[in-house]
Amino acid sequence: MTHLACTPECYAPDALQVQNLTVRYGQHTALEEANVTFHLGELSAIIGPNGAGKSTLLKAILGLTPDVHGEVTFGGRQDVRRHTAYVPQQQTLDWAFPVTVWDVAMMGRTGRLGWLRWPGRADRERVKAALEQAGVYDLRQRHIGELSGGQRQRVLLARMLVRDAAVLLLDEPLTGVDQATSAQLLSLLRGQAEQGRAVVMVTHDLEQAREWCDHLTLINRRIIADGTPQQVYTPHNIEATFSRSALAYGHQEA
Ligand SMILES: Nc1ncnc2c1ncn2[C@@H]1O[C@H](COP(=O)(O)OP(=O)(O)OP(=O)(O)O)[C@@H](O)[C@H]1O
Repeated sequence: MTHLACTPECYAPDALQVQNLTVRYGQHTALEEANVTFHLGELSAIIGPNGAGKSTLLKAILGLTPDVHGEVTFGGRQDVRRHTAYVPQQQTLDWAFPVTVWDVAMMGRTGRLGWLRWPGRADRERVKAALEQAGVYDLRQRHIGELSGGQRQRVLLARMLVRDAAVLLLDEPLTGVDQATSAQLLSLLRGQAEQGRAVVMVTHDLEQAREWCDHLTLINRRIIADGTPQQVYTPHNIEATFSRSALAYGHQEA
């Protein structure tokens, strides 16, 4: 990653800040000159059509994309990953892997467990609390391959919760879940934001995002619009994001 010159004054304290981020896969530019700030205490949604670069943005924040230019900081520091828990798209994971719901949630503690240290009582209590919060404690002994889509999503959220991270990044956490579950998961995520975390989710559901989120980022290879739902949710911005021409003529508007 290229580090651009940025004075300490231009860093947003206690925020996840993306500056001039460009991501390429070979000849293809998936994301161009993206600038966006995700604040602690806010639930944010990244919205755009298929192939718009939403997952790429999350992966680039985590340093998981190979060809990246720009800068990502949390609280002015570049050790973003240390403060972040990530929930990838459900279908990118191997659900046939022979582990239980409990094991998956405990994996969220792995970073906190020292070398050759077995989970202690505090780890087990944290996992129990997270599974309860996500509504899957009763399923803790089930093999993950036996779970429904909604149950899997809850298990991934539990794994995220046990990390106690300041920044939560979720890639389409509401895909494939019914309306009631979706509302419960959104409520859980809102709670996490209200506890002071920066919660950022990729979603295709613009109406739901408008209703639940403090901050919306419309994206189509570039950031099309970024701000409060009131600022962002305009016919012009929606058209610019979801029309085909936006891919060729992305522009930025507050
Ligand atoms: N590993 C990769 N190698 C090559 N191209 C990729 C790779 N990952 C993504 N892309 C391309 O980059 C662009 C952005 O992909 P990305 O997955 O970020 O989009 P998205 O907005 O998350 O889409 P969706 O809503 O369909 O999940 C797409 O054109 C995609 O084909």
